[in-house]
Amino acid sequence: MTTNIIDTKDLKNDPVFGQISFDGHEQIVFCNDEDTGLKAIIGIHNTVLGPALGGTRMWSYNSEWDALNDVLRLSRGMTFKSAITGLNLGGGKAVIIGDAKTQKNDDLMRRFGQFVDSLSGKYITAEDVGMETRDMDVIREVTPHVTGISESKGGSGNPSPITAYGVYMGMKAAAKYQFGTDNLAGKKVLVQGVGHVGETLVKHITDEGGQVVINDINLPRLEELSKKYGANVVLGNDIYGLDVDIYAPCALGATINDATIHQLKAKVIAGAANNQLADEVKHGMLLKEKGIAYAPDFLINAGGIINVYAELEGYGKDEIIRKTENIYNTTLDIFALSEKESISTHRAAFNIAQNRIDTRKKEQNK
Ligand SMILES: NC(=O)c1ccc[n+]([C@@H]2O[C@H](COP(=O)([O-])OP(=O)(O)OC[C@H]3O[C@@H](n4cnc5c(N)ncnc54)[C@H](O)[C@@H]3O)[C@@H](O)[C@H]2O)c1
Repeated sequence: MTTNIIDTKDLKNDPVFGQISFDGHEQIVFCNDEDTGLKAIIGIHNTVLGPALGGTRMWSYNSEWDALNDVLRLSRGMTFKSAITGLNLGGGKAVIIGDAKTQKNDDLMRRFGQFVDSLSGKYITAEDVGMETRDMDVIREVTPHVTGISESKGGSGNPSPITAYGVYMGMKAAAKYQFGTDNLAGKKVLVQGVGHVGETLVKHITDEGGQVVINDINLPRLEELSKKYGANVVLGNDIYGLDVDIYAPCALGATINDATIHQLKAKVIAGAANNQLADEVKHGMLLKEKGIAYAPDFLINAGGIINVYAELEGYGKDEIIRKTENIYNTTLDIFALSEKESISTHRAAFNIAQNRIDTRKKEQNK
């Protein structure tokens, strides 16, 4: 195959180390296999606290730039998620470029698993968007460095119900801070994205007597869940100005941005999506100034990583639940710190996580 000669002036400057989201990554691995068509990127952000653990996402990215940027943002997020949760794990993530519905097959998964294996445990993979427990089982055939495998094969299974439980804990803590009670009965909650995590979250809220409004691009799913949980449905993208008490982003990242932030009527934001703030510094502070209690995403969606960490540490369901329930207390601590230091809740959570990493690094360098 011949390749056109690329004029480097047509490329963005410093495409890897110069990316804003690069932010100190230790290692980035580009995986290419012509036989299976695999194109993947593994991002290892930080391994000070332990091996970099984070899921693999399979997605039809518009460009390789988008894929690179996504893996960098996600793997960095994993570093802070594990650090704030008190786990001895670093941050990593992988993306496979392609359509999970039409391009995923077992050979592709095995080849990807071989790339993971070549890192000798520095990166440990798990499930993310576009992947399923079954895919982890296939990867397990070629590498031990995978979590989230089937319960029948000794794994912890689907992490989504635990993730949803952690988000629910974070939401209750944020409600306690904002409304003076953590009881969600009578509260109006907009859940954007009712997939694996969103559905279980809807169940927790409706079981407690909350009124849920659901939004998704999957119309049959909306119809099914509105019947199942008696939830109201809102269609389309124009949802940010809805008159609700709580907004739970459970679909995509960056939904809190310049275009949406001034429309928000919700007084609490607590959801599962990663990287909800398009600009962590600017939008984190704007939410604080607007009096919106934002429960940091990387703190309250840590249930999934707590669940897969059990596979490495060998603890059971009771300990998984205990650690996940602790998200409630940590969220309250974050609100207190944000108030005391006049910083955003995102910054407060980030600072605690960074301190833990810095302290461990100092110990290692002694
Ligand atoms: N599954 C986990 O354990 C876990 C852990 C941590 C974080 N997260 C994050 O939580 C989010 C949800 O995860 P999931 O496992 O439920 O994913 P999922 O793919 O099962 O569900 C996502 C849902 O969002 C919907 N959606 C996509 N684009 C949308 C849009 N523009 N507007 C409204 N709805 C849209 C999809 O149709 C789907 O129903 C993701 O951002 C994921 O990264 C998940």
